[in-house]
Amino acid sequence: MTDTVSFSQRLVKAGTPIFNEILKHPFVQGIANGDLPKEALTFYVGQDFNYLNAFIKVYAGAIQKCENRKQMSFFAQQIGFVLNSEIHPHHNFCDVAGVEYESLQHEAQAPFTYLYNEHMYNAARTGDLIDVVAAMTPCPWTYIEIGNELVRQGKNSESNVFKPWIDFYANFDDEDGSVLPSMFAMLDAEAPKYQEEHLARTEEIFLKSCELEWEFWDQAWNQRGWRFVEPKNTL
Ligand SMILES: Cc1ncc(CN)c(N)n1
Repeated sequence: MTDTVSFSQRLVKAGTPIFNEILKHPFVQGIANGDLPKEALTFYVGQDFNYLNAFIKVYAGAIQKCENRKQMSFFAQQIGFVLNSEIHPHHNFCDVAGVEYESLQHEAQAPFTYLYNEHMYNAARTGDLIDVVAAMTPCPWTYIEIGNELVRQGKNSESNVFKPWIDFYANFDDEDGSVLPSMFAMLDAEAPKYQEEHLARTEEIFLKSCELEWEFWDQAWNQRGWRFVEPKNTL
């Protein structure tokens, strides 16, 4: 019997139980219900600013692994998108929290921001293109799914203060040149070049990023910092 499941479908299937936990997380439920503590919102934005800086650098790392201009152009375009457009959901959180965005752009990395960033850097340093893309895909995948699911549930009503955040991620693919289909297509184009042993490692990279997505929400919900170390700000 021929296997008709693509590699990206395999990753999504494997990651879905973690995604379902993300959807249930109190931070994500707080977005759905328009009710989150100011401390959780500001902690999240401070850490996410740092995370997205790392994400831009990992895109640059992915460019080094590209074999053609089409792939390079995709990653270059995505860097522009993170720099210029992904500031909008941060502004939504800052507006609700009543703080200036600029005041949250100098936070030191909390433990799971560090772990997630280093996980992606490691994939970019030691992996092939398929591994870097696998490390990065849970970022758009989980957020787009959250946005779509909350719209399906009618949570983006005018009365929800987080409507701009929900609408942004639900419309993510329309606005940004289809980041997720492009990443899935790249994974599927690269996968046939590898034996199962490598693909199983790639799947683990993807799943670790999914788990770190959950941890990232949880870290902000609990404002979890380092226990003994006082970290300095790093871009
Ligand atoms: C941690 C995290 N993951 C995903 C996204 C959506 N790009 C984000 N802004 N931050």
